[in-house]
Amino acid sequence: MSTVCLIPAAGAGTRLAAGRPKAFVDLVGQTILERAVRGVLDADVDAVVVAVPADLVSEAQALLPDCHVVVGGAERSASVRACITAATASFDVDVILIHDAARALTPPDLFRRVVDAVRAGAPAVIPGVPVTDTLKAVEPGGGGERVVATVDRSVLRAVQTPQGFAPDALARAHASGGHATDDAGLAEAAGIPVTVVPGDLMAFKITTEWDLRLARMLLESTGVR
Ligand SMILES: Nc1ccn([C@@H]2O[C@H](COP(=O)(O)OP(=O)(O)OP(=O)(O)O)[C@@H](O)[C@H]2O)c(=O)n1
Ligand SMILES: C[C@](O)(CO)[C@H](O)COP(=O)(O)O
Repeated sequence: MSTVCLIPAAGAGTRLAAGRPKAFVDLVGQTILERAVRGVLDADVDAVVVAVPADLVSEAQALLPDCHVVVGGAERSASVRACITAATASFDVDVILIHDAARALTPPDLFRRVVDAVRAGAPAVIPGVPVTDTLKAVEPGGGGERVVATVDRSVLRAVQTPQGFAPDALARAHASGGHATDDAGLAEAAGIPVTVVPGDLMAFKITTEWDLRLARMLLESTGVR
């Protein structure tokens, strides 16, 4: 039995606005996607399936000779389903990880923490970090927005990837063909219990130009090649 990691990397990167799909943007001499895959392989994952935009399949295959590359979909959940189809046809797996290419600096320990929790019996496992800002619920008003309430942040977690699943739980989660911002959202909707393990600040998602600058500075400050 083995651990397979599915990497949705078919997004446009609209909020980054870097002139090409986000996973193919340079991050200190390698693409964001190559750095993400490198992190996955450093974590002793047995196989990697990557979903990319249709016109970038050849480029991805050339960059990632050790990965299985498939065409992604219009939504993140559709890209994940394309990876699931390829993975279940090709590999005998007991843990499936799903990891955003955009979380390119995720440390190997976080992958191991998620895999260990799935192997210990949790059907769905996600990393989460505490929220550090004070949070307000708002509504339109006063020519802008007005505060309705201060939210109790002690019960909130900012959720990351990799998210880990027992294969049957992931199949049930995606059986609806629905869409959610993460795979745990589909699992919750299917009535599957979701366990949270401690996340890692280095697993932040490169979403905006600010995040890309931060990722570049972090890599350059550690002398990583
Ligand atoms: N149709 C899509 C949309 C997103 N993703 C992937 O899902 C991950 C998380 O998505 P996000 O960071 O929001 O990326 P984008 O959708 O590219 O960003 P944006 O919303 O700014 O366009 C990324 O690795 C992205 O490539 C994907 O595989 N297929
Ligand atoms: C999957 C995810 O990265 C977990 O934090 C996140 O939900 C992606 O959301 P986005 O709306 O595509 O940024």
